[in-house]
Amino acid sequence: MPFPDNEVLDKILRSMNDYEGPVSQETLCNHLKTPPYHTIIRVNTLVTSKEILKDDIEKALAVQYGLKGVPPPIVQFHSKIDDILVVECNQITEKVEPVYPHVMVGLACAVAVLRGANVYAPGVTAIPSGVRIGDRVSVFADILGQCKRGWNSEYHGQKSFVGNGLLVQSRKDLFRVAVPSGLAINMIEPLFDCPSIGDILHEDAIGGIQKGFLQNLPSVLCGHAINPQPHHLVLDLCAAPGGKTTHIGCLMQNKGKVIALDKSVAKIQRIQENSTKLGLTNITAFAFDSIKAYIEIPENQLRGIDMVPPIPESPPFHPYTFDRVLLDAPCSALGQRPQLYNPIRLKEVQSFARLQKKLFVAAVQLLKPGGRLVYSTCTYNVSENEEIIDWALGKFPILRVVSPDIKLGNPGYRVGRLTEEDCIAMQRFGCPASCGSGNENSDSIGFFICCLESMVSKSV
Ligand SMILES: C[S@@+](CC[C@H](N)C(=O)[O-])C[C@H]1O[C@@H](n2cnc3c(N)ncnc32)[C@H](O)[C@@H]1O
Repeated sequence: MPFPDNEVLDKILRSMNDYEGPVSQETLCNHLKTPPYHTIIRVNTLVTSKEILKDDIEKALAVQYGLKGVPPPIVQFHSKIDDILVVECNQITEKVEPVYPHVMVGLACAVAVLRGANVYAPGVTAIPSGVRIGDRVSVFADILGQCKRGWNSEYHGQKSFVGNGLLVQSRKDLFRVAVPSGLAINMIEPLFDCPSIGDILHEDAIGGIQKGFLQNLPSVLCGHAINPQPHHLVLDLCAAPGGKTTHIGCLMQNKGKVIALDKSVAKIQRIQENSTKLGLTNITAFAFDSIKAYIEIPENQLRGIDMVPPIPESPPFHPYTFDRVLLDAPCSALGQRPQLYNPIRLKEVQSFARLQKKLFVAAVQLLKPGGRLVYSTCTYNVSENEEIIDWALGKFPILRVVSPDIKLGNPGYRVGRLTEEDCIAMQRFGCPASCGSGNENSDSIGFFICCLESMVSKSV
């Protein structure tokens, strides 16, 4: 069960059952424990075309699967999104069993393995002594993170099997240094046979610049919903690790300016790394609390201020500065897939709305009149999704919900003052009742997107 707190599960199920159709606890848990059936690759349109990348990926998959003696997964274009490739996840036909010595890996590493990655050295926690390079091992997620690093016999704590692999680094090499690096286990029999695209993109890079980027489908839609233009000034309020920021930078053809903020100093480096990996130079990232990202100006003075604010150097910014604002809010992340264990409690789930509202205020203050704001989360929780939009429409009469050009999700839930039209313009993803396995548009992570515009007027 991914959520040990039953109240969290009940909360998700209650709203799904009310708005999207019957979903049992078992269906939801199984859905969350499995990766989406399709892997999505966003094309780095700055350096390549979808045709060239498709060709590169197909050739590399032919080699990858040729070694396994099975046909490679199919790579396709998407019928509505022009800058992605869709790769099918080959379903496992034979049951993979944990019949080899048990190697423990961290939870994040295990989730990456379920989505097609190999195991890299920093993710390994324990290997029984006596296991040598070239031996087959069964890989387990350390569910509670309680296994001691370097543990040398079988671990008997809570664990979950993710597949079998070949050990390519010795126990000694992995645990003798504080920060080990490189490939540790080649996953030859993963539980779900998702293709190992991350490695292909890395090896296919030219001069260190990758031709593609792995991203969930709804996240790609956020970039398109923002609809940034090359001359725009765009603000991404919660940007790390920069998946959506780099997409925006790319859609702007590496022109204009994207300002990326994130509260976490450690994570800012990830935005910079991802920008460099894609050859983007129009992104500037700052470690900053976005709640304080705007200069507070009293209401009476706000009406008289210059409507063409100076080009910003660094936060905090002048009100009405940005053509586009993305608020990909910190949230309870209940929609993440695959999810093996999430210890979140109901109280914590309920705490996010307060933070989201404070960030929303900053987003509206900083948006130019006539500008566009996209609000998104990766949770099913209605209090962090439609209820936030309902609150925002009440607090800022200048805002209205608008329909994005590409709409693939289900409508939002009808709460508070939201009209049917508002709900149709919103997008919800990942409800198991409407997932239809095999459909790349619906079998995704749980996600919510709402696109808003501020009407042209001086007061916010
Ligand atoms: C959902 S993640 C963003 C993912 C990112 N947009 C992407 O696509 O790669 C939310 C981020 O909000 C950041 N965050 C949380 N509180 C914040 C605050 N007050 N100001 C700025 N960032 C914040 C977190 O550090 C986290 O990186």
